[in-house]
Amino acid sequence: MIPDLGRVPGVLGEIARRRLADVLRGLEAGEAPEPEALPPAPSFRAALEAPGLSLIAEVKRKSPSQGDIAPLDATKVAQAYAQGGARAISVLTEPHYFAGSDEDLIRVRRAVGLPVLRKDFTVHPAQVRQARRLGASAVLLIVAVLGERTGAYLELARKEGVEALVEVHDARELEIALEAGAGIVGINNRDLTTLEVNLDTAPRLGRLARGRGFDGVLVAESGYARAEELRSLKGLFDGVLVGTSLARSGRWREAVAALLG
Ligand SMILES: O=P(O)(O)OC[C@@H](O)[C@@H](O)c1c[nH]c2ccccc12
Repeated sequence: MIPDLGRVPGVLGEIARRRLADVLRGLEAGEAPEPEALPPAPSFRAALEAPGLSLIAEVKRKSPSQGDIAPLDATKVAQAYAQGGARAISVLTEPHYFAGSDEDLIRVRRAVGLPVLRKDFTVHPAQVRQARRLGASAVLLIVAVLGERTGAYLELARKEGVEALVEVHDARELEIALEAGAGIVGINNRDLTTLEVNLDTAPRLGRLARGRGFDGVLVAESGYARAEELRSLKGLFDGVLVGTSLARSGRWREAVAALLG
């Protein structure tokens, strides 16, 4: 079930291959994060289906495109995001390029009642099971990484009782996601192989998805900093995922409230 990562280009391929090496090393060492038992995770999908555009606010310290963003305390930031009106929290757990960790996810899960998305480069089935144990409501499945394995990972997530955000960046990837039966589709404005952002991508592919009869949940991702930029999403998208602009604001509650208008 491990995807062929040799064919994934650019920065994305580099990150995904390093992530696989991490996971394999962890499995060999028998590392299994076993946090105390948590109550069932709240539904990510339900949070997105609430009326209006739902904000997924991301805990993001660093990225390949921005370098250092902010040295965040995950607990404090997540609480502020929740107070500002975010309906879900995304926590990056990739350590090398994003300075995230599984501990961040555990802390956030304990600190807020909102559903938490484990934002990672899923390249091995073990990561889906880990996500559930860590208390995540949902995992990220990137079609540019998983290719035709996307359906198998969706199936695994379903079996494990974890929801999945299936991320696409072009029409071909969208086709794979729809074919695989994704119920929550994220359209990334950022090309993860070149890191270029184009805010026209989400509305364009969002319309294409609806035109194809997709009636699931649509999430627009990356590059948003101002309330006006969210206007073209209303009525078409259920949710928007925002990281950098919120993380770097330093006034997280106010930044979320301002973005939501
Ligand atoms: O920081 P931004 O531009 O607001 O973007 C957030 C989120 O969309 C971005 O972090 C992201 C989208 N897909 C990913 C896949 C892996 C890592 C990170 C991401």
